[in-house]
This record gives sequence, C-alpha cells and structure tokens, in this order.
Amino acid sequence: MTIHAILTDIEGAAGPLAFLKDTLVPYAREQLGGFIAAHAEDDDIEEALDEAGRLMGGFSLKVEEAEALLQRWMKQGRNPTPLKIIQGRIWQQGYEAGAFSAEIYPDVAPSLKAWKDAGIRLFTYSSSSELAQKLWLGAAPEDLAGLFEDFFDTRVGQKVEEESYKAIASQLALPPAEILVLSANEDELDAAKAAGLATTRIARDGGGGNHPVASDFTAVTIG
Ligand SMILES: CSCCC(=O)C(=O)COP(=O)(O)O
Ligand SMILES: [Mg+2]
Repeated sequence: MTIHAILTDIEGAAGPLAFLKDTLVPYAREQLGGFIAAHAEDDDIEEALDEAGRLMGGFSLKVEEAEALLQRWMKQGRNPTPLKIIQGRIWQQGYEAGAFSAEIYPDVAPSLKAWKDAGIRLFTYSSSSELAQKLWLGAAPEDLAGLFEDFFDTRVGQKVEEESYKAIASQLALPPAEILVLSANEDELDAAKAAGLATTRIARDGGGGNHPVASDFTAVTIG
C-alpha cells in the first residue's frame, strides 16, 4: 500500500522523552498556581477550567481546587485536554522567558523535508496541545512547524484509543492503510494498527516489539 500521509508523535520520536519528564512537567507544576491565578479569566484558560470541572462531574472549580486537580493529573501522568491546554500556555511563557529550550533530534528535519518533497502529507499527533507542539517543533536551529499540514491533539481523542486514529483517517479523507504512524510508544502504535493504519516504532534506545522498528527517522521504510 502506498503511504500518502505520515502522522508523527513528538516527545520520544522527534525529541527526547526526558525533556517532558525532567523539564516541562516540573516547570508546569511549579508555575501552575500563579498561572491560574493570573490567567483564569483568559478565554482559553476559563474554557479549560470549565472543561476540567465538567470532567469531574459538572463542578465549578475554585482556583485552588482547579490547581489541586491539575497537579493530581500531572502526578498521575494523565493527559486530559484541559490540562494540556493550560500546560501549553505555561510552557509558552517558559520558552519566551528563556527558562528552557527544546531539542529536536538532527535526523528529523532532513527526513521530514524528504518525505514532503516526495509528496507525502505531514501531520503530528501528540498528547500535548497544538500550541505546545508548535513550540517544541520551533526549537533551534529551525522551525519545523511549517512543514506540517495539521496538528492533532487530545481533542481528537487519546493516543491509545483506536477510535482516535479512525477519526484522524476520516479527517484526512485517506484510507487508514495509506497513513503511516510514527511513535515511540507501543500502546499508541497498537491502537493505530487496530484502526488499520501502518505503524513504525521509533526506537531510539533500541528494543523490539509488535511493529516495524526504526532507530531514527532516516531508518523509516515508507511503503
Ligand atoms: C510536544 S510538547 C510536550 C509533550 C507532552 O505534553 C506529552 O504529553 C507527550 O506528548 P507526545 O508527543 O508523546 O504525545
Ligand atoms: Mg510520544
């Protein structure tokens, strides 16, 4: 089957897993209280806090309750959309303040460009918000966000759910088998495969599994 689109994971596949765990999440946890207090009335943050309350059964959350809930979700390693929206805004402040900078592996840019030149449509699918994805992909030395046609996030569903990949294939108006999913995570690839998409695990630290494996983006076999 010819591949007409690539749907790539970011953290773990295009950039280091440790950047999320050791830098981004600790920064979000540290900044969360002050950020919510300062931005609770911004349209996107207000909407995210309302959605967090709905997910908890329809409660209207006070600022301190919202902070406790979001801290708990981060501790549990969960990825509900309102948390990811708020994290994205906090990380934007961190990037702008120079608190940290992101890293994209050097094999990623040339591979994406070669695939795009070959007529393959490029998409991301990440648990992080569209804003957070664009910020990470904007890492020096060049901004790669412009190579992508669209950025899927948890608004389409969680990455470990088969239905999410069916919804993406339907939005791309492509047969699932013509979309290649690149991810570092076996559970995400299992869900994609169950939905009929082609899969390759980006295994930067080696290892096998149930999917074709590539050590980096240059080792991905298309078609
Ligand atoms: C791309 S910004 C931070 C990543 C993140 O918040 C996350 O939950 C994991 O993202 P992935 O790209 O592995 O879905
Ligand atoms: Mg990932």
